[in-house]
Amino acid sequence: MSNPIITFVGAGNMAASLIGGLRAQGVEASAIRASEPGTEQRERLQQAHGIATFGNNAEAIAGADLIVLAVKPQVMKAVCLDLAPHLAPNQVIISIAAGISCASLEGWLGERPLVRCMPNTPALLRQGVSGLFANPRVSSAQKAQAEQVLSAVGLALWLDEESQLDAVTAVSGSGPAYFFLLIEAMTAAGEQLGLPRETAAQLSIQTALGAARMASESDVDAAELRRRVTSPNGTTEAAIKTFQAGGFEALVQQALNAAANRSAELAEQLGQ
Ligand SMILES: NC(=O)C1=CN([C@@H]2O[C@H](COP(=O)(O)OP(=O)(O)OC[C@H]3O[C@@H](n4cnc5c(N)ncnc54)[C@H](OP(=O)(O)O)[C@@H]3O)[C@@H](O)[C@H]2O)C=CC1
Ligand SMILES: O=C(O)[C@@H]1CCC=N1
Repeated sequence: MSNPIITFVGAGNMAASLIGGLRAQGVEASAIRASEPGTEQRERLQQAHGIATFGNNAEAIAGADLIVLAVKPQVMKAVCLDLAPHLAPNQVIISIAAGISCASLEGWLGERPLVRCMPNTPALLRQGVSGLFANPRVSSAQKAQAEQVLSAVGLALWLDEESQLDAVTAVSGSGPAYFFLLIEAMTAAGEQLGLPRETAAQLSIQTALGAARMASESDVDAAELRRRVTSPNGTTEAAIKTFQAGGFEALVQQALNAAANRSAELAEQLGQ
């Protein structure tokens, strides 16, 4: 398959992670463009990745095979209405915005090949994971191109139902922030227990990395790996009992419900 030309419309945090991951994977700078109002951000991207950047969205998408809409949900409607007259029929739109539905995007852009995707920022290190949903206008070759881009920066999983994207957003789109929060909290707790802050941070981060790699590479599930750390009547059991007494699992469920509900709410508020 030939390498598609990809234009990012909006090149903030998430697009910069995807661009960094694609470049690290060996995608040529000439195959990537970014359109972004911020002059400083444009210069940063040019310097870091050697890609062409534009201050004008219509110019940036001319001749692109894939157009990744990476603006905030709040500006998506205005961006789409501006882009619509400049789109060629065979260009595939990939929206990474939380909440914004295919129906809304089709309302603004016209009926066309659309992929909704929920990536996450570890894409920068090619350790991302994305949920993808394609509308029926996306051909199998176009689907393969979209998958080629997202699988270059991590795991790409196709979804059967568009509605599942709210759950993907709650689990993995927002998910890196939950793990960062746990690292922050463990670092603070380690410091409270008498460790230098830097040591507490190193212990917390390396433990997260090691645990994630074990969960990913082991042939047993996370529950069994946890049991293997938890000696009867030992230190881990004391900590886990404390988490459970504080309602840890219920709190995680509530937090993910809040994220998924917010995704549905954004669709409702901004989708018209
Ligand atoms: N951050 C994350 O972890 C993830 C984010 N997403 C989704 O990605 C999208 C972007 O989020 P994120 O990267 O965090 O947000 P950012 O605000 O970091 O990036 C959005 C960028 O779009 C630019 N922009 C604003 N208006 C326009 C316009 N009219 N044309 C072109 N570019 C414009 C902004 O410039 P300026 O700042 O100058 O306004 C900004 O640089 C959102 O829809 C979000 O739901 C999805 C998965 C994970
Ligand atoms: O917080 C947000 O709304 C975006 C979507 C997923 C991660 N960041």
